[in-house]
Amino acid sequence: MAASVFHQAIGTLQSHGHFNNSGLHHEQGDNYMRLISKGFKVEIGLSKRGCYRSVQRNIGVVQASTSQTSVFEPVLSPAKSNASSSQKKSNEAALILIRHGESLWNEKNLFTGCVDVPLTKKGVEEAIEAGKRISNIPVDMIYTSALIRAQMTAMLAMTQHRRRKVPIIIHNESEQARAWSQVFSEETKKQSIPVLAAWQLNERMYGELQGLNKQETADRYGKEQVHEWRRSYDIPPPNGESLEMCAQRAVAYFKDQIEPQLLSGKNVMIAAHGNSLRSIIMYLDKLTSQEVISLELSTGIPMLYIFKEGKFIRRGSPVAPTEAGVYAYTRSLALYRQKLDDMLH
Ligand SMILES: O=C(O)[C@H](O)COP(=O)(O)O
Repeated sequence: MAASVFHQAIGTLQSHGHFNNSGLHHEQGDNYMRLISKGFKVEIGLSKRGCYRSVQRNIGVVQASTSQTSVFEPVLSPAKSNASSSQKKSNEAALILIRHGESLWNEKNLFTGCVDVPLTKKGVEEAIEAGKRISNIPVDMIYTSALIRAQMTAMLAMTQHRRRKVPIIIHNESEQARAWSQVFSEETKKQSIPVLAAWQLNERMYGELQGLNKQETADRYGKEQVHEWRRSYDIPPPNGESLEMCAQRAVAYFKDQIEPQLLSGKNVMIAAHGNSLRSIIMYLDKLTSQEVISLELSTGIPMLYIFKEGKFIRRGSPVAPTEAGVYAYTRSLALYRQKLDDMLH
């Protein structure tokens, strides 16, 4: 597999006229092949995470997928590329969204909303699997809701991250909490990731449906009525929040607190809920109140966005470690992955 992919990548690079065979040599390890020519390195890894490849030259990085090379980054002189890449760095950031893993009330098919229930064993496994999928994507800050199922998901996912930084929940609910949770080592702080829990990211409040069985509720009020309560934009459940009302707090928090972090180049992960995330995705993808009705989020499946020059570009769900796929989503992410590989090998 690696050989064919390897030659395919080379062929594609040659077709871009960005490659010459002079001084070409290659190294082969147990599960990787590396092709090196002047200023160029193509590596195919067959790690246990599946087949990955990174192609790097001192003036650009090729992004490739098992089917074809997708794009060759602008070719700049190293000096400029440093400046532009650092400038690009501040314009580009990764945003990961994860709906919590299955909760005990999801398992019982009960409306949960703002009731604070933990994950099931399956939900724990989903959170860990999600962590494997994002294990090569940089995370500088984590935001969760104030509910334990989202916080458990974030912490469990980060146990799989290859950078091994320590997520630390920030306690600033009182002056004493802030004072008693201080870290007095700059080096230790550098090895940690602040986690901010915000009630504004809580699941939509399901009002008088909370605790009711979804099927029984549909039997009682009718399937259409329950679908309307669950998925419409502006129709609230009895004494609960509509998606629009949920968006007023969740999207406002995202814009006020999270977007400035992305703008400064910080990579962010948000672990939240089916509906609070639907309201945020509606904003990111500019969905209409009609389009959002069909938006469904599975538990524990991470979604990646790239924030670049003030725009959000949806990049799908990072491949699972068992799937043969290529990691490189953008130049920065490919280089980050490369650094992790170099650091950990
Ligand atoms: O709050 C709940 O019950 C779930 O988290 C989401 O429920 P829904 O998919 O019915 O909106």
